[in-house]
Amino acid sequence: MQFFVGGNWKCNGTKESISKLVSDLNSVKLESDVDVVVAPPFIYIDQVKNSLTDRIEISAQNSWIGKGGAFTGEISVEQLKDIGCKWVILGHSERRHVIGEDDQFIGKKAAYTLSQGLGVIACIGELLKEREEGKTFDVCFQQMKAFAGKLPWLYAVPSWDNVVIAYEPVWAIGTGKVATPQQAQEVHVAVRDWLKKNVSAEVASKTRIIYGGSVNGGNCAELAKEEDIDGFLVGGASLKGPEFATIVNAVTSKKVAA
Ligand SMILES: O=C[C@H](O)COP(=O)(O)O
Repeated sequence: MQFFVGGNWKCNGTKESISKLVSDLNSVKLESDVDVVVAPPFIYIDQVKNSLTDRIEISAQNSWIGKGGAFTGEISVEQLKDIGCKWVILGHSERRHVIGEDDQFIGKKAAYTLSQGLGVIACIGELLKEREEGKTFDVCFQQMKAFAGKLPWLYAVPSWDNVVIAYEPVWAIGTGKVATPQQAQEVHVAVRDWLKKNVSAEVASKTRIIYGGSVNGGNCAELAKEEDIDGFLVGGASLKGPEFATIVNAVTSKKVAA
């Protein structure tokens, strides 16, 4: 399956810094067999869409749960499509644990986004406390169920073609404390197995499961070698064009390991 790397710029940047980042991204060399996506803050999406190479697709960092209307401060999926977005990141730990979005709300957003033809980067991952209590798999499976379980129509294979699962252990996000390749691989295998048992063997074998949490230019190659790590969702290191390119190009380590 094709390697997938997303850069989540989170709530960072100014018109000027984003212009520099776009110019850097336009000049780096990216391996051809990788899907590359960046997620700027909403207000800069248009600027990025108009200046970034078409080689890189645009994602939003969030979307409203349904059709737009009287929802102050929200951005609808229809508006994201209108402005050229192809993806939406949903269920990110910062939205779960800082903003307070719950499984049900996130699951409904995913269903609506997919129904409108956009792809979903569906984030899951456990807190440090949950890992220490041995609940990592339970937490991830519960979050997977919310993305998939209540919505029988989502079991259709075409919908799953537009889903990338991002495993992001919360304790590794923005902390500099990356999961070991073995820790990440273990969870990716478990999530793939969950898909096999709860959706289908076909979906399990073709759905990208990417890792996020302190990925950088120095650790990406080792992580990429793991069989079930199909790419990355990158925060801090995606704000530096050349380092982000190194992470995208970690696909070459995967090819060597295969
Ligand atoms: O969406 C990206 C993740 O939250 C990872 O962020 P990070 O690479 O800064 O740890």
